Amino acid sequence: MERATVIVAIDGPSGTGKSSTSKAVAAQLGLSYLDTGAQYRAITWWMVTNGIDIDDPSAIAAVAGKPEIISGTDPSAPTITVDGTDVAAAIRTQDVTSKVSAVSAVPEVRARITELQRSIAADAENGIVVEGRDIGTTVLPDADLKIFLTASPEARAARRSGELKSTDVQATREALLKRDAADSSRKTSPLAKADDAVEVDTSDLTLQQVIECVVTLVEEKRAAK
Ligand SMILES: Nc1ncnc2c1ncn2[C@@H]1O[C@H](COP(=O)(O)OP(=O)(O)OP(=O)(O)O)[C@@H](O)[C@H]1O
Ligand SMILES: Nc1ccn([C@H]2C[C@H](O)[C@@H](COP(=O)(O)O)O2)c(=O)n1
Repeated sequence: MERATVIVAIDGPSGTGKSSTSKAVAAQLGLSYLDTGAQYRAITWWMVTNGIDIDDPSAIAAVAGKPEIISGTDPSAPTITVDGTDVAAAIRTQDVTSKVSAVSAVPEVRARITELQRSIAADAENGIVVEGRDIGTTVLPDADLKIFLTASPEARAARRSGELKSTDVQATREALLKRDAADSSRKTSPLAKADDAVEVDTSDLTLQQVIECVVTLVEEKRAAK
């Protein structure tokens, strides 16, 4: 029997497990995978590399259409290039992380990246898991399933510190909360839970438990289509 195409939106604050969960769910169910944070990081990297003043939204807006960002959507090997350069490692630096909220708040940047995201989702033959901050509310409001992942700041800081091999969990916690506050308070499509999203608190769940929970929700939606 043909499986129904399914579009899944996974949103939530930093460190709640969006990327790890989305990749695993997509791989398990044979779906494409799109990391929209990587796209905002990529455009931020381009602005920094080209000497654009990050504190000047009009300077960012004027060049928002210039970089060509290409996302590979295989969940077992996602890729991201800017003007043909592989930036997968470069977009994860502390410098980019500290500037991405300012760049992604510029409406012209969001319009450009949102259009790209919609076109990638429309081209995904078997369906796609798209993760970010505004996927359920703005990018794909008609998604078949919307998930909003949460976790306590303590759990998120502990996870992120483990990943970065940092012992300063308090500093990591403050940096996470600062980025969440900026992403939640911007005017254009802020980080928010869609009214029809299923909220999953991952604080006391293992990654495997979160993956199983989301796979079950997707399977239920597919069966009902
Ligand atoms: N339920 C969980 N239990 C323990 N560790 C987890 C869990 N979910 C994710 N992690 C770990 O937490 C870290 C952050 O996860 P991940 O990158 O998936 O979060 P994220 O929400 O995509 O973050 P960001 O928005 O900042 O990119 C990773 O090291 C991941 O392995
Ligand atoms: N849909 C999205 C996805 C991401 N962003 C911005 C805000 C985040 O702080 C930043 C990096 O995302 P991450 O790699 O940590 O998931 O990108 C957004 O505004 N909208």
